[in-house]
Amino acid sequence: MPITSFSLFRSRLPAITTVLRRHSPPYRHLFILSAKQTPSNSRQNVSKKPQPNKNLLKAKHTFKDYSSLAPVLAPNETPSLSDSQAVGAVAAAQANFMRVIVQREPEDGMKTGLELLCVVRAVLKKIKRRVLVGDKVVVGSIDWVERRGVIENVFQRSSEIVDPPVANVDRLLVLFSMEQPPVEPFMLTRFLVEAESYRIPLTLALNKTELVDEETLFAWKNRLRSWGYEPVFCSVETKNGLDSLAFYLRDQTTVIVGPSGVGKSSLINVLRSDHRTPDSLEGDNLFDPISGSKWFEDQRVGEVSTRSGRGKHTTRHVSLLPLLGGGYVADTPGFNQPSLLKVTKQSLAQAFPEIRKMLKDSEPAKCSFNDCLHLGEPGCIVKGDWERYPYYFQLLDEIRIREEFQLRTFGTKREGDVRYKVGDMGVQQAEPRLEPKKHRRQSRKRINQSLLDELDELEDDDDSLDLENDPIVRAIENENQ
Ligand SMILES: Nc1nc2c(ncn2[C@@H]2O[C@H](COP(=O)(O)OP(=O)(O)OP(=O)(O)O)[C@@H](O)[C@H]2O)c(=O)[nH]1
Ligand SMILES: [Zn+2]
Repeated sequence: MPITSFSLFRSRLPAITTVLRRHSPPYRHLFILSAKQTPSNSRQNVSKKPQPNKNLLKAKHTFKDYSSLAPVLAPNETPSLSDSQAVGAVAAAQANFMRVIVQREPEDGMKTGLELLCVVRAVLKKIKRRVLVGDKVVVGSIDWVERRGVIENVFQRSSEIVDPPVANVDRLLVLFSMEQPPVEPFMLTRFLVEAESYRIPLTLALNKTELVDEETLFAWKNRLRSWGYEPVFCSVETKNGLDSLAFYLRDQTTVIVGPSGVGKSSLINVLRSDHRTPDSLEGDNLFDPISGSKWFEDQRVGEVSTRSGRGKHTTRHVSLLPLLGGGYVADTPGFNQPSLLKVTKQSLAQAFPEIRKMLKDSEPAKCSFNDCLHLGEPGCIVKGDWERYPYYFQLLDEIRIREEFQLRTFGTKREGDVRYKVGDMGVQQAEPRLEPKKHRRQSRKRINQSLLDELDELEDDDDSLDLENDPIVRAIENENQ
């Protein structure tokens, strides 16, 4: 059996990964992706000019039409419900079960969020309508005693974030700490850019203020103002500033993002327990869990997250935790690298308030070029006298490289008439591509899964691989969920 260039490549993967990890952390897995996804033509493709992928676009289209077969409910629609039906919000997803909270208004007027353990109706799965945490759903066949039900339909989403996957998010709270760890301007910029890209209201908060002096706070306040943000300073330790945060979060679904160790879990715990202003006591929402449920309990604090289990990827569950004053808050594991996968070269500028302002204030109202990337060409109104301009450049470059990569691997990938399969004893075998078209649109998911499997194998070889924090791997996992 001749060794193909691909299997040769595969056999060198661990070494290549090590090299890549050393030299360019954010892109090392793109390389594996490339090896995995273009076994037959990776060599030829490299030199070809990128072309938009018609098949991929078509697949996307088919998928859309297909999913519209589902009876979609408008966000504020009030479907007529039977006694065994209710509208609720998906608060957590675990294996095949979803925990849905339905609001009941008993006689005394107090709202109670009742937890139901639900499965998703088969037809929704069949038509690939994904139910996400945060989705507003119709639950049917409810057994009010056993607290079971079936998710029968999903309402249209007002928003959807991908990392972590949550629907109907009203606000993103970007949390950093002043010290332990200190604010890193570029990392903060990445988080802000990712958050801005969803076009969801955004609050920036800085925790652990008691660890620094007034001057430092003042300096950061001015600095962040020049970036276009009005930060909330707070300390979970001293409870300073928690009132204003509680105010922002009330009656909304908020996702808290930020690097590891800044105090996201601590903040959530304190907001959900002993921090109650007289105001928020009044409209308390009661929560009536299924006995034995644990998912909504206090978040673990100060624990470094590790991937548990071998071979299988543990899903990082995201849960919407009910707040006393109404609303939900979601904790996210401390990812230090937002993936920025949904940010494009063209949309990046809009994620910088500084650029938005320059474009708004300018006469005429835009650059002399359409699609200007604001690289300081003559006629571009975005001038370089602002602090984060170098970050803009750096991120633009990163996104450009990623986009070019994506075009090469997905974009120019021609569907050959053979595919490669790793058979017995790891030997590659070619076989005719016989799949009917309608199944092919899932191929990316399958590829992603095999990528994940491969990463698992790799991880066995190389314990130091930090997959949990890898933005690309995470994004792929989210897409696969
Ligand atoms: N000094 C000080 N320490 C704090 C404050 N808030 C949280 N901490 C501590 O910071 C550490 C990390 O807190 P966590 O709440 O686990 O941080 P996290 O952001 O959830 O971290 P990950 O779960 O890794 O994403 C813990 O030891 C907390 O006790 C604060 O206001 N001041
Ligand atoms: Zn410009």
